[in-house]
Amino acid sequence: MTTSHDELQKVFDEADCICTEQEVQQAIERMASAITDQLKGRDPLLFCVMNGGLILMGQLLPKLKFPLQAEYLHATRYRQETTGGILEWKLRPEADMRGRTVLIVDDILDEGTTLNAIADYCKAQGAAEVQTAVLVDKQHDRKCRPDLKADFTGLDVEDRFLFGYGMDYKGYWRNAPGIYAVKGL
Ligand SMILES: O=P(O)(O)OC[C@H]1O[C@H](OP(=O)(O)OP(=O)(O)O)[C@H](O)[C@@H]1O
Ligand code: HPA
Repeated sequence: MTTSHDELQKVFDEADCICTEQEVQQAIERMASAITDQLKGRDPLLFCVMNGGLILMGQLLPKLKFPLQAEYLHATRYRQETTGGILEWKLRPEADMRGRTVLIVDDILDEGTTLNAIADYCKAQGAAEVQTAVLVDKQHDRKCRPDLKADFTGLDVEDRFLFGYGMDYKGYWRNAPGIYAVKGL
């Protein structure tokens, strides 16, 4: 079912702003600095997880002032829904990752199924080391592994359905300039 323009505008107008644009920008600066400290000199191969990772990746890259390679992959399990299903690979990475330090970049660590599966895939492809970077880590006890954390996290966020900075609500509002929680979700 499609959602009308007016309904989508209402979703934005009624949403709660969880993190302002300024807070997100500061978080991305901190992430860039931590990633630089850890990965500078290690010739890393970065993978943007499409679609959600697009904005974080785009904003991080110019702040990482050392040699690296950037590619993308596409895996999805929420589609237009607010609960996750089976992970579907839409595009597996083609780059040769044997012996490389790989950094997976995504918008959100929610239950962690997506990042876990991508990290396992990269290890199976021969990556020497796989690290992960997410803009937000949703705080709840439903992680697919109880201790699951990204190596680089921008912000811890509450357990609500979020949109903005790459995260979508029914395919919309990835462009929202901050992190927002849908009213009632
Ligand atoms: O930790 P998890 O519970 O696995 O959820 C996180 C994943 O869900 C979202 O992707 P989605 O499947 O919505 O695809 P999209 O990036 O195209 O929106 C998000 O971008 C992460 O990749
Ligand atoms: O809260 C969320 N919002 C958008 N996409 C998501 N994918 C997992 N969790 C979320």
